[in-house]
Amino acid sequence: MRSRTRQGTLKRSYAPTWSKAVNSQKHAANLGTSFAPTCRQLLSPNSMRNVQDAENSSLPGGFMNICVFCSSSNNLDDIYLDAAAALGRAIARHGHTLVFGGYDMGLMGASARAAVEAGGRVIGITTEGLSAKGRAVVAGIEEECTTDLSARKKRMVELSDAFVTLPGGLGTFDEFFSVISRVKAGELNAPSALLDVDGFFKPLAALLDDAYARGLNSSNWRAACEIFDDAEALVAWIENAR
Ligand SMILES: C/C(=C\CNc1ncnc2c1ncn2[C@@H]1O[C@H](COP(=O)(O)O)[C@@H](O)[C@H]1O)CO
Repeated sequence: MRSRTRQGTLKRSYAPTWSKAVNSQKHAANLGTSFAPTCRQLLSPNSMRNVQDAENSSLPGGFMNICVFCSSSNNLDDIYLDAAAALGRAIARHGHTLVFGGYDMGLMGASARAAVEAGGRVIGITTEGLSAKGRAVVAGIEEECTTDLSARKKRMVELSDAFVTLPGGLGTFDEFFSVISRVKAGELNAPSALLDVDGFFKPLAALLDDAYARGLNSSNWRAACEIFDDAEALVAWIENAR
């Protein structure tokens, strides 16, 4: 389990976590070498305060890095934005760190801004390409920039103890399937959940159930993923799933 008292610099704060089935020594070695920020690392006054707090904190361990995958679209109904904000607030209120894709877009921005506003720690993993296109990063977060989407996804998974997927598009599905397929393969041992909004995930759940019923999926995907429609209940489940 990650402990806030063990956090030093931003890079050192990414200690191996309770949930990793991967070789933890290799993981730690990688953290010290291959994953340094590659373009820029923005530490806003707010994020520097958070790092300082983490260094000086006497809080007991038990806090997690919870990764949120969700839509980057800016053309969304409030029902999705409200659910994303509720998740960000719940993560922050429970004392956990929200890890996400960094940019102030769509549900990504809504969840991260809500977590920051609730006083939570937020780590955003951005990419050189998207930043070069002028995508705005959420204010008040700790940013780590990676080379591309693939490196970003890898880094988000390395940093995180648990995974939550909100409604989204191709990028979100890619991230969701990457995590649950690694859980299925035994490469990753981490709680993973869908936060359903307005029945968005029903067709996906039906498709995956059908794939299992037909024998196309060798194991039941539901063993690797829970579905919730309430952010508080979801965060409480993650805390009890460890
Ligand atoms: C052109 C647009 C966005 C550029 N692409 C992305 N921007 C931010 N985050 C992205 C992008 N592509 C993948 N991601 C990650 O996947 C999720 C969002 O993807 P989706 O396709 O919007 O579902 C998110 O979790 C990111 O980590 C303007 O739309």
